[in-house]
Amino acid sequence: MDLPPDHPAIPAPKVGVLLMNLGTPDGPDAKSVKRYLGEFLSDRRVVEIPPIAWQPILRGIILNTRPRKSAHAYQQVWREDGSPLAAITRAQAERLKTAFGPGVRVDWAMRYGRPAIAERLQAMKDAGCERILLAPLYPQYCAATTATANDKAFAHLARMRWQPAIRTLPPYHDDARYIDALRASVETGLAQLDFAPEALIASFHGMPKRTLELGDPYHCHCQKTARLLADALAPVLAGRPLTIAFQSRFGPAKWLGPATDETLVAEAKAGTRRVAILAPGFSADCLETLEELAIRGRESFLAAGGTHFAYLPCLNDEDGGIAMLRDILARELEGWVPLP
Ligand SMILES: C=CC1=C(C)c2cc3[nH]c(cc4nc(cc5[nH]c(cc1n2)c(C)c5CCC(=O)O)C(CCC(=O)O)=C4C)c(C)c3C=C
Ligand SMILES: [Fe+2]
Ligand SMILES: [Fe+2]
Repeated sequence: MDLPPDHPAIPAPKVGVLLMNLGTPDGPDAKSVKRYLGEFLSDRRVVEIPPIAWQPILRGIILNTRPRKSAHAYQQVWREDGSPLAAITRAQAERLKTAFGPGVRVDWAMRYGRPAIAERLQAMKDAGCERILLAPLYPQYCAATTATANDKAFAHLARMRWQPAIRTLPPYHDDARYIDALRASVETGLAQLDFAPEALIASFHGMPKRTLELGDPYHCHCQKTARLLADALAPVLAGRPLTIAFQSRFGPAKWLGPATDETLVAEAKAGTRRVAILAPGFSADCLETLEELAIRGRESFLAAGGTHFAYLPCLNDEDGGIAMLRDILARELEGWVPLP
């Protein structure tokens, strides 16, 4: 039966995959960083202090001091195509565009800043996606990352009369494909070094310790990733440990430990001269890896007596990382798209 002439056009039904990452400022300048930090640090999933106590500290102190310092850090890692986190996430979406067949649209969005989750989700719906897989690109579940990205998507869905069907990508911290992609990437990275590290450190983003006590599985997921990766790397480690550490401490509360910066200094002081460090929890290199680890981590280690330091990059948009993402996303799309 033909549609009446005044009926809106009906696009062919499609499936969408929305890659979501944390977000980043629009530029490496204090004004852009201030806008970004204002949104990020006002998220109650990130800072769980009641707003009546937190907002005056944030607006009165932090947003008047930190943006200039952070902008300086961003300037050291900014690329011609923008923020590393945004450029790499964009490249991941680009490389996955044709991975699931012609009926599947792949896009990317950021929890804070641009492109916004609401905007890209709406674009998917407008393009005819009736089923959407939300994919927060955090291997280890954390309420401050995974849950808030999904919350943001659901907040937009709450405004839709005709919602698409939704799935969310579960954490993949112990998925054999993720562990194997990390193993291969570490082996390649180590083979390219002109020195043999005596110690290998896996640095994860930190969280307030209280979140572990309140039941967030993040710490456990990090520990499991590190244990599985150490097992997979056993022939390379040859008896040396894979040391776990937590970086990027923020504020005066107690955070998960040991702290990465303190671990690097302690290693050097204990006589370790050659170290390699990786950041398995980040799906894309960003300020926290390129500036905090590869620049400041190196400085701390060498200043404390180390002689050789290597930062091993994230999986990013390299072949191994993309193949892993394609496989774990394809599994979540089962029943929605024909099997490859
Ligand atoms: C209370 C503060 C913070 C919590 C909790 C937190 C958790 C958390 N963050 C990531 C991943 C990233 N964080 C990044 C930057 C960043 N993180 C915080 C603070 C908290 N993070 C700040 C203030 C900043 C901004 C930069 C700075 O001023 O230091 C980034 C990089 C963004 C970029 O533009 O490159 C990522 C990625 C995880 C995974 C996590 C909890 C598990
Ligand atoms: Fe962070
Ligand atoms: Fe940091």
